[in-house]
Amino acid sequence: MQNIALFLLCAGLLVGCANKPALSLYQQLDGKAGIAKLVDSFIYQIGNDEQVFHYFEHANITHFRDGFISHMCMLFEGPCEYRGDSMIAIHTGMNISEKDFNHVVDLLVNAMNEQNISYNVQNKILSKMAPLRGGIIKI
Ligand code: HEM
Repeated sequence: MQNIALFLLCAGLLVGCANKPALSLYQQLDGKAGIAKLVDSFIYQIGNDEQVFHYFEHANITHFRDGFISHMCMLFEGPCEYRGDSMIAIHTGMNISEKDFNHVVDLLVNAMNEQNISYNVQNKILSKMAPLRGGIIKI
């Protein structure tokens, strides 16, 4: 009888674990606070970069920060609604080259390293952002 109870307990634990929902990328980043820290590092990287800083020279950084945080939060399945303009609308007229786009991705990687984000999570972030590339460069 005791053995059966033990078996049922173990089976229950196994099923419980198997059904545990995977953490969203938002949760793996410690939610909005973690995203805000990442975006602050990213802004610092851009602010100290000679190659791409000129794009941001006249941007309102507080507005950019808020927009980038809520966009990331939405993209990573967090409880946020991004209310800014579309990626195409924002980046049209900037004529961002492929080289500069790749450079900004490198700056984001620097920021992720600075925030000690694991390579596994970094890869997930980059794969969520990569599909947006077509609506950002050369427009
Ligand atoms: C996947 C890559 C990128 C994403 C997801 C992205 C997303 C965004 C978002 C969410 C905003 C702020 C929207 C708002 O105002 O609410 C923004 C603004 C901006 N982005 Fe990007 N961006 C990307 C790549 C780039 C690159 C490569 C550059 C330049 C080299 C760039 C230049 C800018 C600038 C200058 C602004 C500020 C515009 C302004 O307020 O005047 N972005 N971007």
